[in-house]
Amino acid sequence: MNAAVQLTEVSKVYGTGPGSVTALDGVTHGFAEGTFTAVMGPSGSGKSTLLHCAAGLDSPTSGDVQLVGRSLRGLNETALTELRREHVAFVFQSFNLMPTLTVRQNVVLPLTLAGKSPDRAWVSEVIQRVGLGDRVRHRPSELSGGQQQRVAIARALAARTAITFADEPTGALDTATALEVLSLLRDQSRAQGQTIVMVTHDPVAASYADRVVFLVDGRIVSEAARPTPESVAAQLAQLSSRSKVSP
Ligand SMILES: Nc1ncnc2c1ncn2[C@@H]1O[C@H](COP(=O)(O)OP(=O)(O)OP(=O)(O)O)[C@@H](O)[C@H]1O
Repeated sequence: MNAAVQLTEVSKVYGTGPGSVTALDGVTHGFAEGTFTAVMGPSGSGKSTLLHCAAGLDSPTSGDVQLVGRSLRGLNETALTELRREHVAFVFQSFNLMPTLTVRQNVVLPLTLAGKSPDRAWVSEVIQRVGLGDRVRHRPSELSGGQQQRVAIARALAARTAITFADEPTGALDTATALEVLSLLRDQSRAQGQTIVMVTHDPVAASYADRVVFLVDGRIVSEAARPTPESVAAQLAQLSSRSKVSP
């Protein structure tokens, strides 16, 4: 199976000299096309840094990242933006919604920016499925944090890009909505062949993924296929005791 996202010997060091922090330490990993992977690990283990480097939002100090077979090394900001617009969707903790646009306008914005015409029926369906069918004309300031997160998720699903990167996508949601959103992400990968890379602290969220990769101190230390909440929680407890960062 081809990798939709391939990291090769990726390191990221913040700062220089004695106070520098090695957030990623020689990570080599391929996220295969059509798979849903959860990235887990203790606080400070490098999960968000991995996601940002994998998505081309941050550049590694060394090593290479390939998205849909294209190396990001040497791409200028314009080329990177175009590559991301075409192939990548994001669901991040800070929802990055446009405050002046309605729910529906926010959901279709990436498509419009990429010069594509939205599939209206599909857009309506994803807005319904995230539970915002009665909020389409609202603006982000008129929504709760959880509802704003659902707009961000609908936006990622509507775009039907090859890859979605999600950082704690269910962190702000109540349990029922979180499970609905996780099911949507899983369906998206199974039915649409989308590659999903999701950072989460939650073993239940991770159990919706096909695989879990565990980071400790900037390195991938283990992987698990067909995770269950119990197996993930047990593995995390074991890893936390190995981390330099976590108490
Ligand atoms: N911009 C930055 N400048 C300096 N150090 C940073 C920066 N961003 C992250 N770090 C450091 O890099 C390491 C990894 O951070 P990262 O945010 O990737 O961890 P994480 O696993 O996502 O943590 P959490 O679970 O707490 O969100 C941490 O030690 C963090 O303090």
